[in-house]
Amino acid sequence: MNIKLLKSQIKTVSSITITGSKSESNRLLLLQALYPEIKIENLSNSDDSVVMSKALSSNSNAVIDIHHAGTAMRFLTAFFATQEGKEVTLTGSQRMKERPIQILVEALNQLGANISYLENSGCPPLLIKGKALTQNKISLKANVSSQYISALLLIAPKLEQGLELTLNGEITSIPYINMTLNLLNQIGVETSFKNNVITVNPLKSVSGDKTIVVESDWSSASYFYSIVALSPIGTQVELSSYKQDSLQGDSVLAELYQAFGVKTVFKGLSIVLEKTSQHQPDIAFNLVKSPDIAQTIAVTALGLGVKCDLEGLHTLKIKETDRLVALKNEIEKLGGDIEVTNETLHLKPFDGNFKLATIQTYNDHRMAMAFAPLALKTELKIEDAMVVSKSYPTFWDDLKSIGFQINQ
Ligand SMILES: O=C(O)C1=C[C@@H](OP(=O)(O)O)[C@@H](O)[C@H](O)C1
Ligand SMILES: C=C(OP(=O)(O)O)C(=O)O
Repeated sequence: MNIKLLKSQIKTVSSITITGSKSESNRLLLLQALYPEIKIENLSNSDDSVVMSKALSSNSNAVIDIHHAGTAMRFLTAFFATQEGKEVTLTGSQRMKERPIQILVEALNQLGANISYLENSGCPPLLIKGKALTQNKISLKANVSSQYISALLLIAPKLEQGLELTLNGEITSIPYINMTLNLLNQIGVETSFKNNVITVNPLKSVSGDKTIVVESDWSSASYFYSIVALSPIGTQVELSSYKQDSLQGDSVLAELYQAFGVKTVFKGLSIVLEKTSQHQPDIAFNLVKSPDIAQTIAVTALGLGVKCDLEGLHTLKIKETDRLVALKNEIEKLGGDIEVTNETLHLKPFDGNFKLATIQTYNDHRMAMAFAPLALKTELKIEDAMVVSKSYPTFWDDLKSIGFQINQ
């Protein structure tokens, strides 16, 4: 379904409630499958969490299709590797079959798992024959995807002797590893993380009432930071439910968007975003800890005509699409001047003369959502708009509720 966004202006004051963090939810769904005593509140309503939940209750010999859900693919590979006597095929979209998983498969097989590739070596689909793992020490590269590490950590407390993980090289997306460790600690698992070595102690069962409330998704909040940044001074959007001691690395938005003139006030379980000043003329960020907001930031900079240099983007090539190439293609379509490498992005100041364009979304929810705020500057069409449901099914309804004019 393609949509047209007419040039819009949002209400001066509005509020939105955003669904639970997809990252926290998919971790907690796996932990709940291992420890049924866990209760979860404010679970994400994203496609990725729906497929995760369904997959966890699959029977033996099932063919499980997790579509585009990367954390589901990685986390479930580790989960089913340890389900003794259960054999499953884990598959996904055509793009998922191009997203590398070799580092995780090799680590699990070295621990004693039985996982094989059914099509291309190094990528899904996988044949997983569940068994008791016999080893408890492993080392793996940490600069490709933190999801491989989180997958191993999530199953670790159920291993006889727990797990000792040595991380080799630079650690990428580290807040997601810390999120995993924090959630393990919340259910009673003892862990340590020192000098690139992580240890996880065994935990047979979770005692007492362990209800965990999922914080709303900060990556989804980024689009409203962009909207406020592109709106007149005095515009306010209130989002819930968020907290200052967030587990999500994308909570860095509160700091980064000050450069775009957006102030964040924490008010109870809400955050109030307000456009309080003009933006800086020149933005330079390292996003190695928060890769999912790179598209949002680049497009905000385009909309404000700001020079923008981003680094730490080496993981973007293997996500839902090659996000660096996709950003270059679509920003150039609008008239922007952008250069990208395998790990950086450089946007020149834009004069604001937008070309009329249909934004292609490459099966990537974040392409659709990152470009939508530009409707505050120019009319634009978005192709395959419902791709947003991967993480934020109500995105277009929420934009309409604050004043965007959208034609289906
Ligand atoms: O662990 C997680 O929940 C995630 C980790 C990140 O992936 P990488 O570690 O591959 O950067 C991020 O891009 C993804 O949206 C969610
Ligand atoms: C990369 C993302 O998700 P995943 O890796 O889980 O597909 C994302 O949500 O931006």
